[in-house]
Amino acid sequence: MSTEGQVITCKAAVAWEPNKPLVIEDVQVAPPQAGEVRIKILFTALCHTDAYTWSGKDPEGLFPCILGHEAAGIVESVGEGVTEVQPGDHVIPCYQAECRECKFCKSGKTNLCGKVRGATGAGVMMNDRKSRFSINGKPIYHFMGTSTFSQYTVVHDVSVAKIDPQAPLDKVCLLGCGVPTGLGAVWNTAKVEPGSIVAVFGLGTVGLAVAEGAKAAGASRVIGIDIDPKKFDRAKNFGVTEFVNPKDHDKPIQQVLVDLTDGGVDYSFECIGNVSVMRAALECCHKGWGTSVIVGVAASGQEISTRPFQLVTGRVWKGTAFGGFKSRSQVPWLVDKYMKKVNLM
Ligand SMILES: NC(=O)c1ccc[n+]([C@@H]2O[C@H](COP(=O)([O-])OP(=O)(O)OC[C@H]3O[C@@H](n4cnc5c(N)ncnc54)[C@H](O)[C@@H]3O)[C@@H](O)[C@H]2O)c1
Ligand SMILES: CCCCCCO
Ligand SMILES: [Zn+2]
Ligand SMILES: [Zn+2]
Repeated sequence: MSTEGQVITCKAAVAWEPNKPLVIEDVQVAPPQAGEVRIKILFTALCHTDAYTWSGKDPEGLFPCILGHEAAGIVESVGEGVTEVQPGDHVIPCYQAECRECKFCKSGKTNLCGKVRGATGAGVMMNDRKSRFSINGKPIYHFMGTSTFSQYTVVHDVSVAKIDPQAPLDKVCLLGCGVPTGLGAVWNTAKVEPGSIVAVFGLGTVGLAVAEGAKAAGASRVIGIDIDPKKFDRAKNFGVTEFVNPKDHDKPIQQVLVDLTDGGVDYSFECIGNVSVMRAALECCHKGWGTSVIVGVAASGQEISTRPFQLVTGRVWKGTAFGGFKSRSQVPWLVDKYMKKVNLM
């Protein structure tokens, strides 16, 4: 029986308060309004950004909310005016929208999009600035415009990537955040060339994807840095060629890396969210050309610092959101690359 136009009651993991266990609740999910899509979520993963917001350190973290932003599912129904997806389509919700009409989308210089960010940052939908989630009439905030820790969610149509229906949703759900972020940080943001020496700080999902992207880009060395030595074995499978644990050294980690690489690395990637490590990631780069990419999300209010001379002498400090990929256009491309099991470069 169709649920189109009906309120759906389903299970969701609700974050009632920061730092408190998520609670599986029966949640009401209202039908999609104009420009919105209701999705049956089949698989969702956990990214550190979910944990960051759950911790209460994220000022955009509004409670109670439904977290989750790395998922895959099937369109259940669409609101008025939605033309690019229809019920039954296999999709990946994208926290990084792509409207293709705003100043950002038209700039040709960024993958950021401004169309729905004001609403998603406030935990509501753009149409009426209200939530589609409620529990017995009490509104529950959206998160990052995705809220995938729920059996059903409602997202803006500009935040939905239609993908190959043959793609295994339990695998490609990871193309909702961490994997594209790491790959794109290497290919789009840094543009790592063959033969480069690369340092990856933090060997979680994002760092492992950076390592894989660097390997695919032909890096000669991929130095993995993590305080958890158990991370190295798995990291080798993703292209890390050597491992450094800062806890094994008395010297600052940037000095250790400069000594290991005859003056510094060509590219470094901070995949942790620690502003001290961000400084080390910059300062381990080679004078004259070394480029450091900040991927990690630091707690609100935290600031980075270094001596200006680090930049005056040629080092470049930049950052990335979703690896610079345009979501609706390029997530399907990534899924196709995965399906063809071809070299991702
Ligand atoms: N910019 C973006 O678009 C984007 C996208 C996804 C995730 N993120 C952010 O990227 C970061 C990584 O996400 P994740 O899901 O891979 O995290 P994760 O928790 O899975 O991995 C972090 C890794 O860093 C290691 N680590 C922690 N402190 C360290 C230190 N001082 N030195 C060295 N290693 C240390 C941990 O042992 C762990 O292996 C988070 O800050 C997340 O919010 C950003
Ligand atoms: C928009 C940059 C931060 C996104 C973090 C997703 O995990
Ligand atoms: Zn994420
Ligand atoms: Zn846009």
